[in-house]
Amino acid sequence: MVERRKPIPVSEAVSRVVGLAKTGLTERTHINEAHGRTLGEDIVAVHPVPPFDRSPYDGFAIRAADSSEASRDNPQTFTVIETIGAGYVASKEVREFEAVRIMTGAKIPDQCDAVVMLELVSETVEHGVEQMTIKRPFKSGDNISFKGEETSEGTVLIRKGKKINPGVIAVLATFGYETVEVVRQPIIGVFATGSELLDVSEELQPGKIRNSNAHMVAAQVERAGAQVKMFGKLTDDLESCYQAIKEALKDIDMLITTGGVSVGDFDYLPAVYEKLGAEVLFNKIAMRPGSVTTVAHLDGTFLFGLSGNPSACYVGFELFVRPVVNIQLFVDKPHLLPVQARLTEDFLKPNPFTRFVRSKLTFDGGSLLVTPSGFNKSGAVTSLAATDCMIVLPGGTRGFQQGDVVKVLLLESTEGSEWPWG
Ligand SMILES: Nc1nc2c(c(=O)[nH]1)N[C@H]1C(S)=C(S)[C@@H](COP(=O)(O)OP(=O)(O)OC[C@H]3O[C@@H](n4cnc5c(N)ncnc54)[C@H](O)[C@@H]3O)O[C@H]1N2
Ligand code: MOO
Ligand SMILES: [Mg+2]
Repeated sequence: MVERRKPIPVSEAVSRVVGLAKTGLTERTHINEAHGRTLGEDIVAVHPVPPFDRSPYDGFAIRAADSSEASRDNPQTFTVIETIGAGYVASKEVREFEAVRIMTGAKIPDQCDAVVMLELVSETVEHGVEQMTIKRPFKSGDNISFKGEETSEGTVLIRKGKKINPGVIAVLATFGYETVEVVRQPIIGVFATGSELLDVSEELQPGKIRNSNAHMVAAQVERAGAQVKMFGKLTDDLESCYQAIKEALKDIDMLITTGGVSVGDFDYLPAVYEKLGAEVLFNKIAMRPGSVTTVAHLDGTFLFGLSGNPSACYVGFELFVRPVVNIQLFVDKPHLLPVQARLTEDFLKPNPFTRFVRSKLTFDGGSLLVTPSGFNKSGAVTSLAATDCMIVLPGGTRGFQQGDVVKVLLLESTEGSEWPWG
């Protein structure tokens, strides 16, 4: 008699998993290796930005008070005493009606408090002395980028758990972080199970298919910010699956298998979990695809038993593995971000369980549109290529029509959510 499994709601399954998830350790990495990693420390401004008053223009630094009488009818002439480019500082004291020719980024001489753009002056040379003349007054502070105007010392700029993007790299460089604390990436082992599986390089043979899941999951692992350890494929044989998985658990932080979790004669993952003594958190979820997705836990290590069907495998990863990786990486919103979007076509299938429709998001002015990616069975693989989101259709609904507003979970957003399950 086949085992009868009792399906649990998606929200219950996700909460069982994230309830056991733990934050990770940190390590130092070079700034040039840090892009895409997750910050393992808060970044505090250790000095003001800019660090000194500087010129935002190529021009002349003056004492504003000296320009107070300047006008069209009463041009004011200044003696130019030196020129400084960015990276250099004035060497002379600037006295009444003197100016320093100054370039963008150079430090404002101590006695000066305004900058006149090159375009606003006329320049002359009198008896070998450089001069410049202006025809309007300048106020103290005109055209000066002030020390600390962007950020003052001590400001917490970026929090631990933030994914390091190019802008974060710029901040790190600004404050002298040649190395930075990042969260250690979990190492996720990946096995594909199935006697029908061929390597990508192999020719098709009767009854066989190429192993797409392992490569797809490896890419999902990378998209989630973790590291992959590929263990290859296993044939449907209990003893060899058990030995390989037991051995693999020594070298990894989490394990993903695909296939072999349902109730078939050659679905050996349930037996492997039993033999390992792992605690099975659930083995049936009220969702499509991926209803047989199984998650087990052994000595602090997750064993994600994703379905063999490619679309089910894909969905299982995004719902269960991704938040665990995010929690390990200190991401404060570890789940997928839900948004509302308008369906561009009918989706008439009834939904006995919560259904995740692999889909593509587009934009129409300010509104979001969503289109199912194509062939939508659990075994579908080709429609995954267009997928960047999943429509969530609640269980017990009959079908949806073009124009209906539906809930969509984003797969490629840098913003997540605290809990999208209502
Ligand atoms: N009597 C029942 N049969 C099935 C049930 C059920 O409840 N009762 N559930 C069905 C559902 S739903 C799914 S989903 C599948 C899940 O099966 P498994 O997770 O055990 O996966 P397999 O049986 O090993 O394979 C399913 C399918 O996927 C293909 N596959 C497997 N691995 C790969 C891979 N690495 N790359 C590409 N494709 C792969 C495999 O060839 C099968 O076609 O069970 C249903 N059956
Ligand atoms: O788990 Mo299956 O993918 O529900 O179709
Ligand atoms: Mg099976």
